[in-house]
Amino acid sequence: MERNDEPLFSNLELSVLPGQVLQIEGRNGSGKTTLLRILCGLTLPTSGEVRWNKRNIRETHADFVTDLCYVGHVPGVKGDLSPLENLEFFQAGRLRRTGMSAEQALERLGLPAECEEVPCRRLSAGQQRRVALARLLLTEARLWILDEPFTALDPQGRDMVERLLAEHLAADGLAVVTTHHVMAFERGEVIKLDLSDG
Ligand SMILES: Nc1ncnc2c1ncn2[C@@H]1O[C@H](COP(=O)(O)OP(=O)(O)OP(=O)(O)O)[C@@H](O)[C@H]1O
Repeated sequence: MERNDEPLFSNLELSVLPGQVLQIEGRNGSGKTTLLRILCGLTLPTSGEVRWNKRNIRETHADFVTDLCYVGHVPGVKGDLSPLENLEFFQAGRLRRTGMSAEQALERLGLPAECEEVPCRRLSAGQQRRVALARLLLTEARLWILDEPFTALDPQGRDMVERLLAEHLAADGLAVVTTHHVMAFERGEVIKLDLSDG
């Protein structure tokens, strides 16, 4: 992959299986976010392809999108909408919904109830991250792609994200996560990729 005519990374070939999390590490600017965006189909690689269930995601886009939940580095919550409205907006998109309500998801993510109806721009960075991550509980998506999900969270928040990941992997979900946080799961395997060396 190239950015601004400079090579970022090359010769990457890897697979992620149910119950596995691919942990991507690397120095700032090494291409972690770029790789996640390629895996989501948001950025085109200079060469190569991404396959989901053995098929190029460009050919199976509609199916792939319902199997994917991406939470980016910038949490992507709409500042003028409340946490509940943000999640309702998300639920209106293309997804297979779980039985969980937006209120239940926010409660599980530890967002104080009094924050549920205020515009997100008035929430702290960690609270906004919790709103963004609450989406994971509203979709049956098997593939979670998470860019720095532990950023801005306090220790309890980080433990909670680890528990969510543990449950997802134990249920045969897959995840790709950029983080330098140490992750270990009883019923899930962590595969590491370091982009620092190109
Ligand atoms: N939209 C873009 N257009 C052109 N170049 C970009 C774009 N996005 C990122 N880059 C460049 O690609 C390189 C990799 O950026 P990327 O955000 O993927 O790195 P990263 O490993 O996620 O960094 P960080 O750890 O700082 O978040 C950087 O040099 C960056 O300037």
